[in-house]
Amino acid sequence: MSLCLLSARSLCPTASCRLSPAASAPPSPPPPPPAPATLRLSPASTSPACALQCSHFQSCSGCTHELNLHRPSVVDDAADFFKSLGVSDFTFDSCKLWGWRCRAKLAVRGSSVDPLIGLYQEGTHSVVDIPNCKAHHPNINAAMELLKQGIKELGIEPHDEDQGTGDLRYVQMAVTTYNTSIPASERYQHGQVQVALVWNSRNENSPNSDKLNALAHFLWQNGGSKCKVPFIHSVWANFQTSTSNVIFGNRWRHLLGDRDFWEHLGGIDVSLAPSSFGQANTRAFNSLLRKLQKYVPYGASVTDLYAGSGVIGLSLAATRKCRSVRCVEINKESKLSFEKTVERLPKYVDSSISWHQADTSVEPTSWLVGSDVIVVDPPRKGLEASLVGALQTLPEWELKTRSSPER
Ligand SMILES: C[S@@+](CC[C@H](N)C(=O)[O-])C[C@H]1O[C@@H](n2cnc3c(N)ncnc32)[C@H](O)[C@@H]1O
Repeated sequence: MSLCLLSARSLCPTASCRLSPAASAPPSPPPPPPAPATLRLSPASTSPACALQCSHFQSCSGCTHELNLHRPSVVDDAADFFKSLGVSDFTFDSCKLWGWRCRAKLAVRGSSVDPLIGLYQEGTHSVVDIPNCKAHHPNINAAMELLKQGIKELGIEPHDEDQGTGDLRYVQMAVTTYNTSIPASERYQHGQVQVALVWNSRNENSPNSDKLNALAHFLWQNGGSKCKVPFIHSVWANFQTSTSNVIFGNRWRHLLGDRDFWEHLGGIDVSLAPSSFGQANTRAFNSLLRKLQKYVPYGASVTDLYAGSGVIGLSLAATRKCRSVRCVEINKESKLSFEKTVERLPKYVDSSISWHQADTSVEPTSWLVGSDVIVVDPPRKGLEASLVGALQTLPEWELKTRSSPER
C-alpha cells in the first residue's frame, strides 16, 4: 500500500504563498514522479518587490506573510521536514501572489450607515474592514463594495453579536473562473462571484425576509448577467440564528442567478455548492492536483478521506483510470456536488465510485482496508488521533491479511 498524504489544507489559510507538499514517504513511497528535486519558483521571483503591499496588513488577521511572497522562509523549513522523511522532491509553486483568493468568508458588522465587511482583528471580535484586500480575487472586492452600497441604500442592519440583533451576519464569496464563452486567457480576471448571505433568521418566511430579497435583487441588478460587465454569478441565502461562532446554519436557499457553480480542476469539471467545502486558492489547488496525479499508479484503488465533494478522488478517477475511488466526508451537504461532478466525468471513466457520509475518526481502519492509495486532506485542526493510529499500524495489519491465506 502506498500512503499519499496530501496537505491541500495548507492552501486554505491566508498567506499569499502556498506550499504544496507532493507526497510523504511512509510506509512505502510510490515511484517518484518526473519532477526534479528542486524548489520551483514562480516567475514573480525575478521581481525585486515581492511584498504584499496591502494597507490592511497590520490590522487584518488574514495574511501572515508580508515580504518575500515568492519564497517565504517557511518553504525552507518544509523542504527540510520532508527531506528528513526521505522525500527529496518537495516542490513549491507560489502561483499567483496577489488576487489568488477565490473564496472568502467575511463578517458583516458596523451599522447600515457605515458597514464593515472583513475579518476579525487577531484575538478579538472586532471586524477590520478590508475593501482593498490584496489576496482577494478583484471581483470579491468589487462584490464587497456593491454589498456595502446595498446595505446603505436599503438600510440593512449588520449583525450585532452582543445584542443578537441585525439582519446580515456573514457573507461568503466564491469565484468561478470557468466561463467557456470567453477566451481561456481572460477567464480568471473575469471570474464571477457566488454570494451567500448569512441571514439572521430561521428561514425565508421570517419578518425580515423582504429585506433579504431586496438586497439579493440589488446585487443581481447591479452585478448580474444583464449588466454590461457582469461579476455576480448568483445569490444564495443561509439562515443562522445561533449565538455560537458557527458561521452557517443548516438551511440554504438559492435566490437568483445560476444554481450550478462549476470550476475546472485537476482535469475535470467540478460542481461546488455554497454549502460544500471549496479550496480558496483555485490556481494553486489545480497545480497541486496535477502534481498529485503523478504519484498515483494507474488502476489504483483510492480512498479520499475528508473528501468534501470529492474533487481530489474524482480527478484521480479520471486521470489515473482508478479501479475504485471511495470518498469519505462528514458533511452531507457535499453529496449533491459530488453527484453532479460524477455526472460530468468523461464517458471513458469506468471506476467504481462512491461517496460516504462518515466521520473518519470512527473505526478508521474500515476505510483503509483494500486501498492502494489513501488521500487525507483534513481541516486545520489536523488528523484525529484514531486515524493517525490506524495509519501507523496499517503496514502490520496489511502484513497479517496478506499472510493469512498461508496459515
Ligand atoms: C480541508 S477540507 C478538504 C475537502 C476536499 N478534500 C477538497 O479539497 O475540496 C476538509 C473536509 O473535511 C471534512 N471533515 C471534517 N472533519 C471530518 C471528519 N471527522 N470526518 C470526515 N470528514 C471531515 C470537512 O467537512 C471538509 O469538507
